[in-house]
Amino acid sequence: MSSAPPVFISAADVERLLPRASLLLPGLEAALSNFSAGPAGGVEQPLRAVLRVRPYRGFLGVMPAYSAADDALSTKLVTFYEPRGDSAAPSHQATVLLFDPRCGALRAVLDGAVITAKRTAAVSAIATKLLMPRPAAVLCILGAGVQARSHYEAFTELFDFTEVRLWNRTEQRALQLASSVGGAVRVCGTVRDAVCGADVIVTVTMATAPILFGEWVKPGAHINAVGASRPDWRELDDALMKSSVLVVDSREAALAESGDVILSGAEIFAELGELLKGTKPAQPEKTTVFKSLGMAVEDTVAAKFVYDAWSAGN
Ligand SMILES: NC(=O)C1=CN([C@@H]2O[C@H](COP(=O)(O)OP(=O)(O)OC[C@H]3O[C@@H](n4cnc5c(N)ncnc54)[C@H](OP(=O)(O)O)[C@@H]3O)[C@@H](O)[C@H]2O)C=CC1
Ligand SMILES: O=C([O-])C1=[NH+]CCC1
Repeated sequence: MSSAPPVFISAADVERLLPRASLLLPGLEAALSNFSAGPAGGVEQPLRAVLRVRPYRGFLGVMPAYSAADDALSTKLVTFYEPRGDSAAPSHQATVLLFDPRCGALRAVLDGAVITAKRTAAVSAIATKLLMPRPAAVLCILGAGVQARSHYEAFTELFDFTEVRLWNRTEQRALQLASSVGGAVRVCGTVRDAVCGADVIVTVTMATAPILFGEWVKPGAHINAVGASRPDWRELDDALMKSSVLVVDSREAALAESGDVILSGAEIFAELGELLKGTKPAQPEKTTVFKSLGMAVEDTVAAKFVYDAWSAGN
């Protein structure tokens, strides 16, 4: 156990060492199952602390986790700020600190933006694999920011959609994303047009009021609801929340942080880890919502993956 100084792994290096979100799938599936197994699963993960930076409509989240199966210990520090026209800074910025769990020494400081983008898309893909209707032809993404891109990349790599649709509040940004991804994407002018008949829908916006309404959603569709991570923020309306089979990453977090869950009063059917373990059935024939809030152990798995790849090459 050396006392070497911690390494710094930049965003460019994280991107090089973790080129595809799909590389995280086995580690994340195991971590989600272990999380939902309770103490026997060996995941220690308190509810994240979220501090409000009130004058700037910002938040600082602190996300520690230890995974015994990975023998990995980390904490992510993530800031997220409501959109302000006068700021050029990304809405989400993050850093992951990876420790040696045997002695507590800091081993690495990793840029957390790429990790957050890729691990979130990978977890949505895990939910989609279990919950999407068969066959699933049409993918619809609502939003055109960082998560929209990472979800587009992961989903087009992992699934065989014949059509991809995109809607964004600012249409110009949807057009920019569509023209930069290299595949065929249809940009739609309204959410309603975008989601009509879609088999899989991804909501990745910073909306604070519902943008997706149940009456527009095809019965049997699967929705990955990734935004709205505050108890008073929404992306989905009550009708959609209440008429769907609701799967969450963490029950504790959903009941504390998700406006879509708390304000709709929708009943949580299962954690994603319970579907992975087979202790709850997936039910892909029903309309399903996966409410993702993001878990610290996902960052732990991703940071260890990147650090191990960095160590192997250095
Ligand atoms: N579950 C998880 O694990 C994680 C969830 N997230 C969440 O995912 C969401 C997207 O994050 P990210 O892509 O990094 O953010 P970006 O800032 O890159 O993109 C934000 C997107 O939201 C749109 N938007 C902003 N305000 C509204 C509104 N009021 N109504 C509709 N659309 C709006 C923006 O549209 P426009 O171009 O018009 O501004 C843009 O398309 C956020 O809610 C974030 O907190 C992020 C990380 C992890
Ligand atoms: O898991 C995460 O990093 C976040 N979830 C919502 C905002 C950031």
